Amino acid sequence: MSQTVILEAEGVCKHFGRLQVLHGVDLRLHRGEALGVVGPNGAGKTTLFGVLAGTLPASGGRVVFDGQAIDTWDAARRCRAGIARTHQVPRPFLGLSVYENTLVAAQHGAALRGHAAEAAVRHSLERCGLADLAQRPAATLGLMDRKRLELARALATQPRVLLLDEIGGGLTEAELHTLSALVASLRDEGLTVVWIEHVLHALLKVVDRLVCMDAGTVLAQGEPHTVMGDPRVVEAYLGGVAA
Ligand SMILES: Nc1ncnc2c1ncn2[C@@H]1O[C@H](COP(=O)(O)OP(=O)(O)OP(=O)(O)O)[C@@H](O)[C@H]1O
Repeated sequence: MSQTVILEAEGVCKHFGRLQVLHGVDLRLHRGEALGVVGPNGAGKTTLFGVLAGTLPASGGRVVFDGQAIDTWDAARRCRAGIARTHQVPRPFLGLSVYENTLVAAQHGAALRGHAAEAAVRHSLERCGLADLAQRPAATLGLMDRKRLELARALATQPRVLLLDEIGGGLTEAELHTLSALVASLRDEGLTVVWIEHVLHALLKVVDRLVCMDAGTVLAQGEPHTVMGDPRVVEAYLGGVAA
C-alpha cells in the first residue's frame, strides 16, 4: 500500500454554539487504504465527515486534499474534486428511479453530461448490484437496495475518496457479508475509503487501519485488532469488555 497522504485533517475543531464537538482532530488518510472509524455515540465521527466533505465548516484547523488546503471549498467543489460521502440514513429522491437518482449524482456531483454521465451511472449500478433494478422507483426499494443506491450515487460522482457513514446499520448477516465484500473490492480497485461503522465484524473484515474517536479526539489508531484491544478503547467504546 502506498503511504502517500491523500486527505488530511490537521487540528480540526468544531463548535456548535457553545458545544465543542471536535477538539483538534489529526487524521491522515493514505491513498488506496481502507480506514475504519469507530467510537461511542456522540464521539464526533459524523461531524468529522461533515468537515471533511465540506457540509460543515470547521471552527479551527485545516483540511488538506491531495496537497491542497480545501477549507474554503464548499461541498460541491470537494465532490467534483473527488471526495464523496454516503449518509447514515439514505435519502434518495423517492419519486425518481434508481437510474435517475444515480444520474442526478453523476451530473451534479461530477458535472458529467451525455454519454459520460450515462456510462458512469451504468458502471456504478453494475458495481453495486443494481443494474436489474435501474428502472424501479427508489420508493419501492428495501433497506439493502437503498444502501446500494446510496453507494451507487456516491460512486457515480467518480470519487477518489469515499466516506461511508454507518452503511451497515440494520442489515442482515448475509447483507453485511455482501456489503463488506463490495467495499473491499472498491478498495482493491484503488479507491480510498473511510468507513464509520458500529457493526464491528463487518468493518474489521475490510479495513487496513482503524481510528477510535472519543469525545471529539482520536483516542487510538493503528492496526485494527491492536486498536480494538487497546485498554482505552475497551474502556471508552466497548464498555470495559474486550471485543
Ligand atoms: N448540528 C448540530 N448542532 C448541535 N449539536 C450537534 C450537531 N450535530 C452534531 N451535534 C452533536 O455533536 C456531538 C457529536 O455528534 P456526531 O453525530 O458527530 O457523533 P457520532 O460519533 O457520529 O455519533 P453516532 O455514532 O451516534 O452517529 C453529539 O453530541 C451531537 O449531539
